[in-house]
Amino acid sequence: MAAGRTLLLLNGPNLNMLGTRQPEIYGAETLADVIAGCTRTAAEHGCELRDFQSNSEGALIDRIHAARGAEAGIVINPGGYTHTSVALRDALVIPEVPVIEVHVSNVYAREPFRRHSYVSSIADAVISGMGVSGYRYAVDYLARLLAG
Ligand SMILES: O=C1C[C@@](O)(C(=O)O)C[C@@H](O)[C@@H]1O
Repeated sequence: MAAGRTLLLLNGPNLNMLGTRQPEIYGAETLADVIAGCTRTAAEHGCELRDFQSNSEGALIDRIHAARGAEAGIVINPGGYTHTSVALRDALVIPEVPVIEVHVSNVYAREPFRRHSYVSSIADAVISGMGVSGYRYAVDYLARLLAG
């Protein structure tokens, strides 16, 4: 599929533990469930979804670099790196594609350190607190944005 219809779903540290990790905050769906749902949403728009998860900052940055010219937009849940990583933020502007930031929980209703995001100021949109449904809303929004 052409790069213009290919979307990248990125997940940062600890999101491989969705479904197991603090289900009272993050719910019962696994990352595999999330990827399957997002793949279906992308396909409804005639888009292909690629996905990547890593617990390592460098691996995420390398994958973001590889998105340049290869994928048309990025949905990212940066996990804890949201609140710490200037390097991840710097990487996200390199592909020059729309970026949608997703958080499963409402980060504004939790500990104060979660209220600051290094990513939000370069993101086209931010979804926080809609549970794992937020990923599918983000893919839907991104696909519509790219369709113009
Ligand atoms: O790992 C995560 C998950 C999170 O990004 C979310 O999806 O709600 C919120 C972050 O503060 C946290 O470090």
